[in-house]
Amino acid sequence: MGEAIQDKPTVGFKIGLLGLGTVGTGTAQILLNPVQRHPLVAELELYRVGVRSLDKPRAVDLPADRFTTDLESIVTDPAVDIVVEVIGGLEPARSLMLTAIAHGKHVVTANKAAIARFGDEIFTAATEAGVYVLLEAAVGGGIPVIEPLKQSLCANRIHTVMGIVNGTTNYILTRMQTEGGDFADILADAQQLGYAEADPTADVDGLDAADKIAILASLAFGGRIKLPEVHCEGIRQVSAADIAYADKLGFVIKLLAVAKRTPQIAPDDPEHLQVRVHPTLIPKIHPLASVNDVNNAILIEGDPVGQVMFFGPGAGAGPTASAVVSDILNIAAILTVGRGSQTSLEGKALLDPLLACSHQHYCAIAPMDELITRFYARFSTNDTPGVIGKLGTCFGDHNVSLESVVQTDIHGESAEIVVVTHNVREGNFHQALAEIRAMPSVNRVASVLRVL
Ligand SMILES: NC(=O)C1=CN([C@@H]2O[C@H](COP(=O)(O)OP(=O)(O)OC[C@H]3O[C@@H](n4cnc5c(N)ncnc54)[C@H](O)[C@@H]3O)[C@@H](O)[C@H]2O)C=CC1
Ligand SMILES: N[C@@H](CC=O)C(=O)O
Repeated sequence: MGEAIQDKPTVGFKIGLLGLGTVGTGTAQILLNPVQRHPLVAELELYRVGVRSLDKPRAVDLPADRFTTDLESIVTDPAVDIVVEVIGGLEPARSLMLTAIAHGKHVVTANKAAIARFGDEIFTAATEAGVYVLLEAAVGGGIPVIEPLKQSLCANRIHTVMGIVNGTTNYILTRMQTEGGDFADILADAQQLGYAEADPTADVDGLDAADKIAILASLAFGGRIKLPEVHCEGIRQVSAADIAYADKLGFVIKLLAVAKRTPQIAPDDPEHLQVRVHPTLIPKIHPLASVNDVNNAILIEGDPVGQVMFFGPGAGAGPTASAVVSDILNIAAILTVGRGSQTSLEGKALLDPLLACSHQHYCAIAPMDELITRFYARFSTNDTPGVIGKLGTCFGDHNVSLESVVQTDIHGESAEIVVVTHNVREGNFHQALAEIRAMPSVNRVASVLRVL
């Protein structure tokens, strides 16, 4: 039996919040209204708030002297315990986080772009300084997935992390599927709802999802990921016609992010990962197919746990702030019980190894040509006898076997042919496609998408 716990004096943690946009405002609203939340929320003081303009009307009620446009003064303020970075972008976010760390402050961030690019530098600095950098909000908005990967699932050998990790594109694709609306109008709605990045090309072109899957892969597979090695395609090329064909064939189209160990043929084969983002035809019966609107879902497969899926709102002020504040509370909890002040024999602050990140090596990423996957392709061809046969022969010559071939939409002399392949080697499929493009009877390869 341990000693009886005495009445605990109020601890109180001072929060320096950088940015009061969508996520910053959601975070402030939780911190300023602790009723019926965990009692530790009441011990968090929103001490300083860094903003661009002092004149802008704000949705949070705080004394004017809490605001400053000098963000450097927050990250160097000796009174601040935890810096929350929600300004987004690469700079000055990176420098502000590094300065906060150098001044012994713990950092909570939602900034996947900065972490995916500068995680190495930021986590090395944090380990050296003995502080935590937590990022639950960076992936999946309100869905707890970072902490489960670090903690609850850490006994597993993870094989696959796969999911829908961008709320904006899922919102766009869902509305294109259900109401056939215009891409630009739907994107404007996603921006209005606070889902999209400051520059929404990061969402639409898959870059935001690539940042997120790189972060998830590094946690799942225990090594850093070089972002330029993540294969990334966005949703611009997904047309209403593809959505309609996919529907007829029993699929929905989603922007899928995948990180997977490639099978080792021999036990001493070097281990490679596939890390990729692309629009994908998902069978309607697959659990990810019914993840709609701004929701995200991440399916993790590990040994021995099997499959677990995390589902919930992937963007927006409230859900993202929920994740931000959970990180703040994790740090506050550690500091409350004094675990933040324990040191090693060399005098270095000891960090909880299940919460801190300390990967040293980079994972090897397999080339896309070696991927084994199914494909969907749509061809615009002349409606002449033998076209389907020529396509079939060309695919066969390259070891690409076809699961289905459908000829539809015959307009005068032209027709559309849609094929779905069996599992094939991606390199073989592209070789066949190059030959098909050169065929006189083929006007255009209208689209090529992978199939789960
Ligand atoms: N909006 C969402 O649903 C989610 C956003 N995130 C991430 O959270 C971060 C913040 O995103 P949002 O709140 O949506 O962006 P936002 O654009 O709504 O807010 C950012 C705020 O920071 C301010 N800011 C930017 N640079 C500044 C500077 N140098 N000095 C003072 N203020 C500055 C801007 O004026 C703005 O008010 C980003 O890293 C984003 O990727 C993560 C998950 C979900
Ligand atoms: N823009 C992002 C916001 C959350 O990370 C998204 O749409 O998912």
